[in-house]
Amino acid sequence: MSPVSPADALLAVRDLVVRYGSFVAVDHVSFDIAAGETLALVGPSGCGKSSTAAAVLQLRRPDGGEVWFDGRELTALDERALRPLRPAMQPVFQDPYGSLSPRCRVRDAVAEPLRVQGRWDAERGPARVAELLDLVGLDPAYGDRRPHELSGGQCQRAGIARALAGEPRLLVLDEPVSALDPSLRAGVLNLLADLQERLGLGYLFICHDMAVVRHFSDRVVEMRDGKIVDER
Ligand SMILES: Nc1ncnc2c1ncn2[C@@H]1O[C@H](COP(=O)(O)OP(=O)(O)OP(=O)(O)O)[C@@H](O)[C@H]1O
Repeated sequence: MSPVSPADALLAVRDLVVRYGSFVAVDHVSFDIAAGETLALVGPSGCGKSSTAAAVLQLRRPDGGEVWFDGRELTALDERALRPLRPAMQPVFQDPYGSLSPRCRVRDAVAEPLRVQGRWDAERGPARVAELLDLVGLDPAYGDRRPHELSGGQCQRAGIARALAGEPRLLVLDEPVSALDPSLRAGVLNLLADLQERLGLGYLFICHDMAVVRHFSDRVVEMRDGKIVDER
């Protein structure tokens, strides 16, 4: 059910527009996500799902519409005002190896958001990193490894630990298991479901596998040619 006001939702997207030159990739898209809820965004390749995700995260500033997150309208904020809000809305991308620097050990990759946010505590930081790795089902000993020394599933778990470091309230999951071996997908999806329950996270879940979508989502929004064509 839609909240009365966009300011009451965890995320409320209103009339979102993304253009590349004269091409309209996202055409007046609106939806809400509550805390603890998963909204799946589905549709054929090129229909505007990733552009919507990037505009929600303000990684690409939208060309129109509003993005309300936790009571704030993000498109009205400049980069400086957005910075402290960014840790609360985090992406998890398809390519598990792409979201971690290849030269960086896992523990440094997970610690980095804390350092960038000025929240790194030399005494308690290492224990916090170990706690985050444990939370995603990785033995903290994996902190010593580099991405190429992990399986795809382990690497995706490390990416999720990194996303959790800033204590987010919303994760934007852009095909988070599509690049994984089918045998590893259920483990990562179960982890995401468990984290949602424990932490009350909202998920914007982009996925083309309808069996996964049905199993994993509370609501589904279907896009075509930049527009929402169905909601269920
Ligand atoms: N940087 C860009 N410049 C120009 N056109 C772009 C750019 N990024 C995306 N597009 C176009 O915008 C449309 C929407 O792309 P988008 O990646 O958002 O779709 P998608 O639904 O996520 O597709 P996929 O499932 O293949 O990832 C496509 O036609 C794409 O070619």
